[in-house]
Amino acid sequence: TRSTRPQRLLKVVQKHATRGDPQSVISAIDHFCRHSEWAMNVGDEKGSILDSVVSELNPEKVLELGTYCGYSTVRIARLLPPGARLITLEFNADYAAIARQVIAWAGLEDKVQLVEGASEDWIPRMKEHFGIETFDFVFLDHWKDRYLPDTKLMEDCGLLRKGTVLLADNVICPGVPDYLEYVRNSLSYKSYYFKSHLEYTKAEDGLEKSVFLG
Ligand SMILES: O=C(CSCCNC(=O)c1cc(-c2ccc(F)cc2)cc(O)c1O)c1ccc(O)c(O)c1
Ligand SMILES: [Mg+2]
Repeated sequence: TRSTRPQRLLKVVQKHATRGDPQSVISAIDHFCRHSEWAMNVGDEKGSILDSVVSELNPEKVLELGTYCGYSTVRIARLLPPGARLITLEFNADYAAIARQVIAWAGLEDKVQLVEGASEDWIPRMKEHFGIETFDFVFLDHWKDRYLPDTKLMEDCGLLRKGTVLLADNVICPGVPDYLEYVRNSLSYKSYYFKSHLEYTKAEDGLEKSVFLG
């Protein structure tokens, strides 16, 4: 039977990227998605904005909601200082299986813990299961109707501290209107919009950076 898109992405990485070289993994995926087959990676343009936010923050504890094939996982983990940790949650077992191999090809498995399951099940267990106090940085890129409830859940579970940065993908396309309204109007957040484009296209999209004020 026909391969899946994630399987084709993994094959491209194994064929064109160098083991242990995260940048070559990123470039191989971007070239394939721009010239052969679109896929819902954050991509190179929004990825550069993601890079600058992570580099400025130098986070120790990172949570990613929505792994897909591990493209943004590799983008973030490659910038983390030694000892820093990234936990990434993926609901879809097929996506998770591919992402593990992409992350391993990049040589970043020591910095990354990929957890399979629903965000609403795992967020309440972060403290006791992973020994996490609070996160320094959260990248939201999973189901768009989960951004708001999961953000409220992270607040309620005490996983955010004064200065924690949330960065949300796709705030225009597909769009997360309820989340945007919340972070832009809540007194508990200072929010900024980074205008960009939907990965590998000319359609408008953007990233919303929201700093939790405690
Ligand atoms: O897909 C999911 C949910 S997680 C991925 C969320 N991400 C997106 O949906 C997403 C979508 C788009 C996008 C798609 C089509 C367009 F025309 C325009 C934009 C772009 C992004 O950057 C995204 O991140 C899933 C989970 C478990 C399962 O079992 C399962 O079958 C599927
Ligand atoms: Mg996305």
